[in-house]
Amino acid sequence: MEKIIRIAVQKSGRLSEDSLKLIKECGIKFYNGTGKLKSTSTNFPIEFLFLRDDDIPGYVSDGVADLGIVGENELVEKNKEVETLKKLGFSKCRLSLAIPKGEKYPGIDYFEGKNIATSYPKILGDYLQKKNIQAEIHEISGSVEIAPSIGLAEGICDIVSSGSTLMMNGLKEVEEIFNSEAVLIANKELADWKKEIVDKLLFRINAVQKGKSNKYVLLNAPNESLDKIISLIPGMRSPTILPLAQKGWSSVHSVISEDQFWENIEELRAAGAEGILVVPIEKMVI
Ligand SMILES: Nc1ncnc2c1ncn2[C@@H]1O[C@H](COP(=O)(O)OP(=O)(O)OP(=O)(O)O)[C@@H](O)[C@H]1O
Ligand SMILES: O=P(O)(O)OC[C@H]1O[C@H](OP(=O)(O)OP(=O)(O)O)[C@H](O)[C@@H]1O
Ligand SMILES: [Mg+2]
Repeated sequence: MEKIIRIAVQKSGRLSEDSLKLIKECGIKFYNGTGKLKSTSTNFPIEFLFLRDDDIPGYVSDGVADLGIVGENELVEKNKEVETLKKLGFSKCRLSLAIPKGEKYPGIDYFEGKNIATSYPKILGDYLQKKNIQAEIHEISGSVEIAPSIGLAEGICDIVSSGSTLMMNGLKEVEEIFNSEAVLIANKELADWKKEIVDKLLFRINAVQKGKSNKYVLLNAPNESLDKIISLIPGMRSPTILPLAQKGWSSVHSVISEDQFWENIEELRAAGAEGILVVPIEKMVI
């Protein structure tokens, strides 16, 4: 039998595009035609299962899939035994309590004895218990924001990102109860040969993520400023220094995290750096 691992990804929705993009950035090729729910990579030992996100934690904990990409909100809600290998940095959102925007909100006690509609009864139930609030949780599977306007509930607990769905439905966010992003999860009892393949995949994901958070910087500087500039952009081991055709000047090449670049830009300019170019990095292996 050919040795391949299986990864469950969302078929279509808020996770699917970025999940597939990450896999492609890892150099893994596969066919992803509409309607095909299973696909094997042509250049990496992995098979894809395209599923509803609700089912991904269960498939991974049962071992039907070895890996999965899912939102932390869905993972915690489903409460399945899996290992979280990596936060992936996309599909960032929060779970919040919201009420009609005309209502006064004195604090969490507002919800005492109230009806709250949600697709996340476990996360909400745990939160209310922690806050000592007795409320009725009304579970619905979607379009949660409609609940107050049709008299189904007095408040809701649902996913918020930009807040525009709440606004368009006459609601206001009053409590943030959970922060979420996409995570890579794994079955807890993977065979050693599967772990080896997973490690190869993780190596590639790390290289892609590191590349994204760093930039390649090129600049020109007078030679007398080189010590100062090197201390500001020290790079991976040390920057590359190349002489310019103009005497007394050098070109400095280095790698720096994007955040640090913006923090150091004024000091770089003050030290005499000019002609600064910042170039994206596709992959980075340290
Ligand atoms: N507006 C948003 N912005 C960012 N991330 C989001 C947003 N909405 C949802 N997410 C994240 O993406 C996940 C999938 O959201 P989506 O709306 O596609 O789920 P779904 O409708 O339940 O999909 P499925 O049909 O697979 O069950 C959510 O569980 C959450 O982690
Ligand atoms: O704060 P916002 O940026 O408006 O995002 C929040 C909305 O996004 C998600 O729904 P989605 O649009 O994915 O549709 P769905 O309910 O069909 O999953 C979520 O269920 C919220 O309704
Ligand atoms: Mg779902």
